[in-house]
Amino acid sequence: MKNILIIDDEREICTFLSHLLTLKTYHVTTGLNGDDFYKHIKAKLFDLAILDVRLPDADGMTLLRELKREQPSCKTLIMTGYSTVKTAVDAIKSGANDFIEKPFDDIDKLEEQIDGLLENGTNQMERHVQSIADQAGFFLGRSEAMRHLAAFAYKIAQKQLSVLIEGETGSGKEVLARFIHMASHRSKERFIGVNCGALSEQLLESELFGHEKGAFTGAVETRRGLFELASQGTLFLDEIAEASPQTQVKLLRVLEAREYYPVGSEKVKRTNARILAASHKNLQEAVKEKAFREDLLYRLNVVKLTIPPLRERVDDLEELTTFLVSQSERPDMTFSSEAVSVMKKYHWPGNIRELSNVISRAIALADEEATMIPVSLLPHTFHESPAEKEAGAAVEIPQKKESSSQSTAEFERYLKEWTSHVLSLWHQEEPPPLEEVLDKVKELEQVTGQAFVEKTLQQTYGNRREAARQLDITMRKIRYILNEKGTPSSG
Ligand SMILES: Nc1ncnc2c1ncn2[C@@H]1O[C@H](COP(=O)(O)OP(=O)(O)OP(=O)(O)O)[C@@H](O)[C@H]1O
Repeated sequence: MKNILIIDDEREICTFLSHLLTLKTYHVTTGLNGDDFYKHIKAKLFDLAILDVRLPDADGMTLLRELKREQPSCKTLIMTGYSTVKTAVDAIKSGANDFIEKPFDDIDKLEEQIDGLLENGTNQMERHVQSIADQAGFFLGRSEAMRHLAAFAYKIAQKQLSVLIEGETGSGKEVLARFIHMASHRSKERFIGVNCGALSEQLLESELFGHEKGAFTGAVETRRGLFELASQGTLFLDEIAEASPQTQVKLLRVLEAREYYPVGSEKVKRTNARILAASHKNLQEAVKEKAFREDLLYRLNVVKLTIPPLRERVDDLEELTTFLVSQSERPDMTFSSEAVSVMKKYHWPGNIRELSNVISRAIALADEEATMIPVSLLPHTFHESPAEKEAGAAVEIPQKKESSSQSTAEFERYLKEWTSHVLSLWHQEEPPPLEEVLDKVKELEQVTGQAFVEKTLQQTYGNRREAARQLDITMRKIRYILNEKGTPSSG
């Protein structure tokens, strides 16, 4: 018979749970405080402990640690009220198996949860995590940090909580968000991602909240927003730090009250979409810099997942490389051990996206018959001494064989054509309309801007922030130059 320990200072909860679980033939012991807890765990081995996070003489986290030490195989279910959800989430991070919110409004679910914990071994959960990760194309690796992160994300996926994902650029924030969606009860519904940094303020608001016909120039018909389209599913807000102050206010309202107004409408709408947000910026820092609302961070921060950068999990690099190669056009290729050892020493500022680019490049450069990728096919920055790197030697462009020379050739061709066109106007006997000439000059400005932005983006592995820094312009200006709307002056 399975032994269950229940610790809660509310006597009625103990009585209720004791009655419910005894009927299911479990053997139940109850206690009202920390003293009772210590007394019971010294006296008997338990299969499951159901602990309140807040007790008059002890806190749940301390009890959890003590239990893990004294009885490592005992499962733990944390009980929490609305105001202590964050503590319960922290408890899961520290190894509790699950949590349940009080008051219990779904007794069947509670029974299911308890039966599940008692029946399923940890291995079963690990297998489930792995199978969802496989479906999501999410490579977990062996590193303790990633395994722990995935197990935590899996447990949290089942709850109706918003999640904030932090991690460097290219570290897999979107892949993790998809994993959470697929591990949740919403997996059959839609997963919709939107990059808050890639759209102008007006466009982002109308994407998210929808708009009424005539709300602004170009709003020729009423349009549903993503909060409506993802209402039963998951909405992934990437680069949330880029949302304007006005959009942040609207997002806060959605998180607090699940309500919003479409642009130009006075009719409030409700959404049930689960919100997952991501940022490569540390939002705590952004709050200090007054660039992000503290109350919004507070709402998002209930569950925070931080993906470690690739350089901190080099032990996984070889296996991850094999995984990414297996998904490429040449799944039979392998990297030589010398190449792998050079890759392990590299610092991977662009993380897994950069690794994926390096792999594509090496495969494109390799001979058709070759199956082994030698170290010489790695970008030259990989072979530099630390001193050379420090001196800021040029970064190799991790693209397919011809792409950088191709774009240079295209740009040169354009400049020649442009010059010959303008010179032909110059040599005309009749002066041409000046507007025509000036339009050509504007076109030159636009094409040149795009060429420089695209070249820099290749060099930064698609990292727009870094490209903006190198070019000394704003991210918004990059979007403008790339014709992604927005105005060049607005930040
Ligand atoms: N754990 C992983 N397993 C497999 N592929 C991954 C993993 N993490 C990242 N990738 C791959 O790396 C690339 C970048 O991943 P993703 O877009 O999720 O990163 P990100 O952190 O959201 O990037 P950004 O900061 O630019 O938004 C994608 O091609 C993705 O498939």
